[in-house]
Amino acid sequence: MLDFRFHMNSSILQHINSPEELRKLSLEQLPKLAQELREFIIAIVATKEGHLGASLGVVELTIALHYVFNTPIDNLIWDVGHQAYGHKILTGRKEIFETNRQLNGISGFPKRSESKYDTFGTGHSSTSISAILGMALAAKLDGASEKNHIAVIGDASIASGMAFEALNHAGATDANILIILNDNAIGIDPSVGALKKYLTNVKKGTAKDENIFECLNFDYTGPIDGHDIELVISTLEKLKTKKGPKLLHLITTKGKGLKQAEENQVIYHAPGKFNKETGDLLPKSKEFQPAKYQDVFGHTIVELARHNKKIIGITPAMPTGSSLKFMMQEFPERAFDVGIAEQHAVTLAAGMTTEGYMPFCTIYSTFLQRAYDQVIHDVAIQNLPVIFCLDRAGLVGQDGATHHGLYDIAYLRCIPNLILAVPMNELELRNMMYTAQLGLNHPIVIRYPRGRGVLKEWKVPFEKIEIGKAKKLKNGTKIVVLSIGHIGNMVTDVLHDIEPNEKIGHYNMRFIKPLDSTALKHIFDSYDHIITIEDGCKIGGFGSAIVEFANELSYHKPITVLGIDDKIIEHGTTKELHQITKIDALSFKLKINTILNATK
Ligand SMILES: Cc1ncc(C[n+]2csc(CCOP(=O)(O)OP(=O)(O)O)c2C)c(N)n1
Ligand SMILES: CC(=O)[C@@H](O)[C@H](O)COP(=O)(O)O
Ligand SMILES: [Mg+2]
Repeated sequence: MLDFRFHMNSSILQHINSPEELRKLSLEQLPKLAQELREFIIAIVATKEGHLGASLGVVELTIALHYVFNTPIDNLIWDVGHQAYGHKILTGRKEIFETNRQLNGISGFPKRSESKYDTFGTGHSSTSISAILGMALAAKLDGASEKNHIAVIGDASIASGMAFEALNHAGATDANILIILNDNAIGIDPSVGALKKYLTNVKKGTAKDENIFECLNFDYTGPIDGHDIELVISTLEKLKTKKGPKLLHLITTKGKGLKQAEENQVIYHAPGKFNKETGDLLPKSKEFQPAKYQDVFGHTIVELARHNKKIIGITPAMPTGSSLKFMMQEFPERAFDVGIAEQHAVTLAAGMTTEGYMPFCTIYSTFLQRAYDQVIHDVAIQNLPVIFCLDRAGLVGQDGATHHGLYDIAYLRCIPNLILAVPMNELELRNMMYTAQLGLNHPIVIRYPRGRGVLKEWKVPFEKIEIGKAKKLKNGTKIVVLSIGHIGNMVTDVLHDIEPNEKIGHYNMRFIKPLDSTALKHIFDSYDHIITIEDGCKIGGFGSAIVEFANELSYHKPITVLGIDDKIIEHGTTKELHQITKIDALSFKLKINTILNATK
């Protein structure tokens, strides 16, 4: 257990505001600096939340990299970037680190606009080798052969297709790059797959054949203990003098230095608030809270799978986050964590449908972006009935710009054959899942947000939902609100409170594709002003679909489209971000009142 007291009198960290200052320290001072850096990260993440285990695991590596290399002249990229807290603290952001992931504060991931030391923005995994190779090849073209180029990538992230594409390219070049494989044998959940087995064998010295990285033409060093700071430094010094593609295999412990984080690496990946003295998680509120959509998904798929033997669950590396873990526990042979491999997950599901299975492929909205071609080429063109459960749709909060699920409606709506369903609450999610596994002739995407629903009871008997059928929630005379998904609950609450509200109708549209054209014709015939609201980008989104519908049928009524404007939305709580993007209750109420006054 760490001694959590800050050693203010003799603190080394308090004097380090840049790598130049770090490089003036003696080797002997570095272990103490490592301990202080850990304590600093723990103290802030305990109250401000964020990713913990990954940064604790690379404290020695972070110090060593900035000690040995001439950052930021030498380029350093952190894959995913969730492990870069130590890097941020040592590169001039110590004083503002408490703003990490907060509105208007620093980002939880490396960000080019934030610091010259953040040479490449990350958030999605497995991009670092391509990016560093790009930089190295560019430097070569510029004749800057003295520059070093380093990418740090985890054992789960290096197994992804994109990382392998880059290794394949890099190995055929003489680019001066150093890939540091930070092997802690876990992703968010335990790492999976044959490569994990291979890396385990390398560590035990029982790998059968040649070294895979050497076969790819990398100069391989390792495995070495990534917490032995002197060893890491001396190894980096040696590698610095070598040219061409190199790979250093480091063995580290995720959560290093905090007992609970080492012992419970999945929870302490991003533990929420905890006691910085003891490391214990803060007790959960005992007040009733609605279920998370993820848990509704996770428990419902198990319930359905008990009766329908054809149901399969697939997740690319997010069994805990998506709650597919429940199915993995009950039906391990029918639930697959395929690792960080979104493209593969989609096409794997497509393959299963050809043999009569019903794969539920659960993917975060932001990560499905990586498998766009597979959705079109392997699923939609062949009209294969994959059931996509699209998690974390909408604004996700503090992970920020790289993780918001804002584009899926726009990028999916244009694909033929695809049904696009958006439940307003837990019950609708459950019933959409039930309906999908009854057998559809098309692929379907069921889109839901990060976080909790609204209901007390949702484990009630299943009911089939008619595909493409909207639901009228409230009659009106002049203005109608067409909502899609969870945001419809906010609309219901606001309309309930507005006085007088007889003029305002409300429909929960439920399907973006196919649209309920019967309901829409009635709506356009009956109301003077149509308002659409969604938690996605306005361009190409649900509102656009309604505008297109009106245009095609030559309805000339005012349509107000509410959603996310054409700009990047950064990090903050989802509440704050809804306010900023004006899809929160107050902004919506103001909008309604303005339109009401104008239509008197
Ligand atoms: C394309 C993509 N898919 C999924 C994720 C979610 N994710 C973030 S970190 C992580 C695990 C990374 O594991 P590893 O590379 O071993 O790094 P570690 O956390 O162990 O340091 C995953 C799956 C992501 N960021 N990007
Ligand atoms: C770094 C990363 O991509 C994940 O750890 C992500 O932050 C998980 O998000 P959720 O907390 O929504 O599962
Ligand atoms: Mg790992």
